[in-house]
Amino acid sequence: MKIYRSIQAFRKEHIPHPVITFGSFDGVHRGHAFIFEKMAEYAQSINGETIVTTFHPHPRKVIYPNDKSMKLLTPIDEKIALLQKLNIDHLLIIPFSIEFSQMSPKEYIESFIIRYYKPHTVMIGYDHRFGLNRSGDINTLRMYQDEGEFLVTELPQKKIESMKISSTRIRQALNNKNVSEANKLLGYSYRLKGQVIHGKKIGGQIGFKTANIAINDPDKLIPGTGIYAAWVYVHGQKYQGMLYIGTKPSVPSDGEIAIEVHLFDFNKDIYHEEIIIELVAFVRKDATFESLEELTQNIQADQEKTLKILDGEKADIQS
Ligand SMILES: Cc1cc2nc3c(=O)[nH]c(=O)nc-3n(C[C@H](O)[C@H](O)[C@H](O)COP(=O)(O)O)c2cc1C
Ligand SMILES: Nc1ncnc2c1ncn2[C@@H]1O[C@H](COP(=O)(O)OP(=O)(O)OP(=O)(O)O)[C@@H](O)[C@H]1O
Repeated sequence: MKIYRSIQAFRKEHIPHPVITFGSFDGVHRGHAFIFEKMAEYAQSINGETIVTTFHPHPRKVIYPNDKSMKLLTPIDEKIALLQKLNIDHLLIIPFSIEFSQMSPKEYIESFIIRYYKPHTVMIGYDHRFGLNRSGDINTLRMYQDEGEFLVTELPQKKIESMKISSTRIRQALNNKNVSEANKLLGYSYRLKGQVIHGKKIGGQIGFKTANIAINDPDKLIPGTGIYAAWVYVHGQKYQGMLYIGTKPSVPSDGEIAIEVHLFDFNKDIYHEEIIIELVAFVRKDATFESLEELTQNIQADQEKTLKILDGEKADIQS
């Protein structure tokens, strides 16, 4: 997959029979993967190449800069890494701006799509919208087919177990701690990447050391508070773990959301290392306990449940 970070870089390319699509593609979920698969099949049949265009920063971040509640499933680097795996020939990342967002659908089609891509075919999902106030849709594109000498193909909505797949729905599922649903719709396990930082060192006292994680991207969506079964990658090595997300109401704390993970069968110093946590399933809600003993007993119970979940996953993979 060739990556271009501006339209200028992309213009120099001569791409045969471009088959193109556009979108935010936050999460690169199974609905998105379905589109890329159909594009690749079709491009092959006409000796063409696929071009996926996405926008950075995410359009909603640019249009509503004060809305800090809008979080993303995939910051740009994660999005690129996921797209790399999906048989796409060219990825164009358009720097999104207010100016870009002001284009009417007509301008968008004429001075952007036709001018820069000269597409053979535009393939988009059933509900795609573009241009100022999202007022352009597949019918608008169809009106320009003759003028622009391109074809328009509408792709049907892909569902999983009769569930609608959308980035919005996956964000909601994660906010509601429904990791299983989110993972099903994503087609992979939702992950958090971050650096191990120093905590309050209480973990050692209660027999459960935790790696405290700082997530570098402020826009990354952190799932709802609670305890989760997780796989943890340290230096490429995979460990079983239990993840805690919460304000630690049982111990003296600053009230900030902490992200900590206890790794099973692990006793190394990993301060400042980068680790990846793959969420598997929700175990229980965050709770306030009266004593460290009670907290410890509950974490022991979490351990049992978590190991059962993760051992079950291993068995699934082997069978
Ligand atoms: C599996 C697990 C479950 C936890 N559950 C709770 C909880 O219900 N309530 C709470 O206040 N803290 C909970 N914690 C957080 C502990 O309070 C925290 O790990 C401990 O205070 C150590 O913090 P430190 O790493 O800053 O030393 C949990 C931690 C883990 C690993
Ligand atoms: N489940 C799906 N099946 C088929 N196409 C889809 C599906 N979900 C999204 N698309 C299409 O993928 C393209 C990019 O979608 P985009 O990322 O903007 O939307 P989304 O995943 O529905 O996110 P949001 O929930 O934020 O609207 C669009 O053409 C859209 O119609």
